[in-house]
Amino acid sequence: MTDTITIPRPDDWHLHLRDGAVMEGVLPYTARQFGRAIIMPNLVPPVTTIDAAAAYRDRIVAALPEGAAFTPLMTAYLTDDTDPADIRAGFEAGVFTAAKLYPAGATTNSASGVTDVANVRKVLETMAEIGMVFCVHGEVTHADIDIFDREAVFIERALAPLVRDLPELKVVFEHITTEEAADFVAESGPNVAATITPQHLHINRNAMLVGGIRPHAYCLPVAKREHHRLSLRRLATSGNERVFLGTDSAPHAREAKENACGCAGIFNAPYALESYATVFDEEDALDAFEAFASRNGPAFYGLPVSEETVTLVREEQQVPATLELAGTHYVPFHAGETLGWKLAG
Ligand SMILES: NC(=O)N[C@@H](CC(=O)O)C(=O)O
Ligand SMILES: [Zn+2]
Ligand SMILES: [Zn+2]
Repeated sequence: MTDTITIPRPDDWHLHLRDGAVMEGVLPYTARQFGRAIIMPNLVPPVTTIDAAAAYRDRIVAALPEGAAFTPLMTAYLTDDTDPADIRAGFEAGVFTAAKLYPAGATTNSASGVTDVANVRKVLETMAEIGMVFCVHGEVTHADIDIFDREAVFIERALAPLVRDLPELKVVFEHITTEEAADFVAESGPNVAATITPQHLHINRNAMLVGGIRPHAYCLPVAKREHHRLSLRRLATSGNERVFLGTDSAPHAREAKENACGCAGIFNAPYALESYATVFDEEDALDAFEAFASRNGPAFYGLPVSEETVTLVREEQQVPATLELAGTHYVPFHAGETLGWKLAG
């Protein structure tokens, strides 16, 4: 039985750090495990310009714990008015690593998002031309579409046509949650990749709704039926080089989650690597973990694999019920549970 895993320092290809005191509170959890992270731009106001992204990056670097070797990879928040020239300039200046599409109204701080993918067609053509990665929250937002169907409908109505029209565009289908998305990615060409969160590998929708309503299991896209979860686990552990680690760690204060209208998001950064290692261990696929966590993401983004390493040991640890930060409490994923893996050092 494998009791230690030593891999190149992984990266988190989908991370919400927020800003100010919350960012200072959550950043150390990520910097302890990951060398780089794609920093999502859905702040208030959203990070839509080169200057805003550069300033945000500088705030993150300034907040890093002493001696932490962590590189934030910044993204542009696309809107209906995004100018292709700005995206090109930001990418060529090395400020934007990618651009993120939030369908307007789809999730946290997405009100300024894109109302129709057609509105950013010129931006996407520019991104395809310069080789800039397009990250997408893949859900439709029409009121008549059931929330459990929004990702599958997005593939049909928006993503599949886009990939057909712009096969040279490098697309990361973020936080996939369905068998349809897993199949779409598996059947797509070399320019379509996906991130998968730890929660969507661990829970199905029962975790949110059976025996009481559990707001800390609620995120978007919402957790689906069991067969979807199993298809994600199969894809994550399959060795497919276009699937990689993206936690979608999305911190919201306990009072914002335990609420009549609770925020969407699961704060999984504190125990992310241990959470993923548990899944690969359960699937008897620890040999596939290094590619998923440390190699596939850099390869897709055209970045080097880390020269540093991290080690996980098979050792139990208790996950606390809450973590105090920014003057209040945040509930981590796996709160109150015992995990069977521990990050050494
Ligand atoms: N995933 C979530 O449920 N929420 C994310 C936004 C997102 O990734 O959709 C957040 O920023 O809170
Ligand atoms: Zn999202
Ligand atoms: Zn996200």
